[in-house]
Amino acid sequence: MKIARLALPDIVLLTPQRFGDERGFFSETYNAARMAAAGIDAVFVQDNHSLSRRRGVVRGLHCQVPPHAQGKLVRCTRGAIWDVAVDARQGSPGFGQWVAAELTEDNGSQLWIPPGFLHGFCTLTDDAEVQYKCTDVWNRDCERSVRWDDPALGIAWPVAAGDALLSDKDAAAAPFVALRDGFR
Ligand SMILES: Cc1cn([C@H]2C[C@H](O)[C@@H](COP(=O)(O)OP(=O)(O)O[C@H]3O[C@@H](C)C(=O)[C@@H](O)[C@H]3O)O2)c(=O)[nH]c1=O
Repeated sequence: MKIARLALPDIVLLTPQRFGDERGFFSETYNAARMAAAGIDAVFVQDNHSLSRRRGVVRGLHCQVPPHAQGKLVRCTRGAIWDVAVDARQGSPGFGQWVAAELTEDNGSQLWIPPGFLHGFCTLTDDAEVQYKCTDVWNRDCERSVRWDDPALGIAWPVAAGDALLSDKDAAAAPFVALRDGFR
């Protein structure tokens, strides 16, 4: 498994090995011991799967605040996405900074996003499927949405505002500053 720490070093890009043959490939997509060896000590309790019908769908930016903050291990199993994480931890040297990675069905890469970060993605292809493991269960009261295109964050999304397809919730999301007391 290849392990790369991104510009925000708590965000880790994991690329499990694929064993190819004439049938296709085999890959261990999750291995607790290898994750622990990479310094990721996470216990996952929920798996999610979403389908986005067209290129330019934006989901996010989302997080859950304590007591149900979630770490997420995200991968794209069909098509391609541009996956982004924003450090929302008060007092962190990276507070307000973002990093992104392309996750595709071909590269099999996974992004580890610890609790305390916002997460979102933009689909780069039609019919993009995303699957991710979470370290806590969904809790509506702890859910927060932050405006994907908040100028205070300056995220370089690979889609123009006019072409992005968002949920009603995400279109009405609060600016990043409203999350100020989310993670202390
Ligand atoms: C997140 C979630 C949603 N739901 C329900 C609520 C709602 O009726 C429906 C769709 O929810 P949403 O519109 O919030 O789905 P979506 O916009 O895909 O939300 C997801 O976005 C990405 C970026 C994340 O990081 C995830 O944690 C999650 O917030 O699914 C669950 O039952 N369990 C869950 O864990």
